[in-house]
Amino acid sequence: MEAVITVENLTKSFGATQAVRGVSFSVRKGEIFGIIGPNGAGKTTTLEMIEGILKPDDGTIDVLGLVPSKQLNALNRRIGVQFQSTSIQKKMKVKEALNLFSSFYKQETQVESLIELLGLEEKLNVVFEDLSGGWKQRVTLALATLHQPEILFLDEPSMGLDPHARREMWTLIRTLRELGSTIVLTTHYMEEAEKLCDRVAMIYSGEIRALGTPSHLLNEHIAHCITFQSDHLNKEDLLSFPGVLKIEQNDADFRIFSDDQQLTAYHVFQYCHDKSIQLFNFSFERGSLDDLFVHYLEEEQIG
Ligand SMILES: Nc1ncnc2c1ncn2[C@@H]1O[C@H](COP(=O)(O)OP(=O)(O)OP(=O)(O)O)[C@@H](O)[C@H]1O
Repeated sequence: MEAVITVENLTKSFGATQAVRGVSFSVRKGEIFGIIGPNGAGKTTTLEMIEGILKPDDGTIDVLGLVPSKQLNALNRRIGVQFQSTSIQKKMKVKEALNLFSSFYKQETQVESLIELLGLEEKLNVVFEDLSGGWKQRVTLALATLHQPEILFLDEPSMGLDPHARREMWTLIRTLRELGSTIVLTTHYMEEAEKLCDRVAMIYSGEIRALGTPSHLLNEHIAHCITFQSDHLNKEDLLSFPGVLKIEQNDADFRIFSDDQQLTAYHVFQYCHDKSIQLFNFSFERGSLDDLFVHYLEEEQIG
């Protein structure tokens, strides 16, 4: 499928801090592409280089055939960037913000259809500071989308939203994709990455550690586990079993991460049978992106 963003060997330092170190990936037309990683991993810096806000130290970026740092005006006509809600004047009414941002474009904007799509009609006369977090996000989403951008960049689009508002935000993002935009977003919510994104890049310390569809990441990397309860087992005994990568124990509850669930389970059963140890609630579980996220973080901390 056609790539709308291609980033190769992107590098950026701030003084002694190497924020982004040799990042390469591409984003395909029409996909929802997520960039995830812990605080300070380099997500925003990567996004800002692609948006043309920051200039890379090294590497190349192609966005819709343009070089962001050199063709910013042309780029801004074709991409949309969601601002943080703090960048909107507090006392400005929603309709005033929509009108102001619409006036930045020479062509007619899709303001009316966005008001309908995002349900903003009832909030048009409300000043920005009186909106809840969910409504603020809707307004900033509308402001970024007025000119029907081909690519929409969202930095933490559901940050601070309650689970219901977050799901509504996902629905809106999916709708914007259906209407023709490619979406690139950063998120701290692994559930968001798993449920919303077609593909995900996991960034740690400025480097991509994993890239693919959420299910690919879960199948290819660790993250499958067996779980059970037992009062007579301890973590140390189990760590040496074949396939075991990591064990989480909380009193009698065990989660054993394994790169071969069947083999590890076989050894757990054999061991418990030999020692007459009872197991309860045994199950095979599919790991989550949360588990993978923590796994990389721990790997990094171990060094
Ligand atoms: N303008 C700047 N000046 C100095 N250091 C910076 C600047 N911007 C980012 N950094 C540093 O670069 C690293 C990457 O920061 P970045 O904001 O890209 O991470 P992030 O993954 O977006 O983090 P978060 O999830 O916390 O927003 C961090 O160590 C950060 O402190």
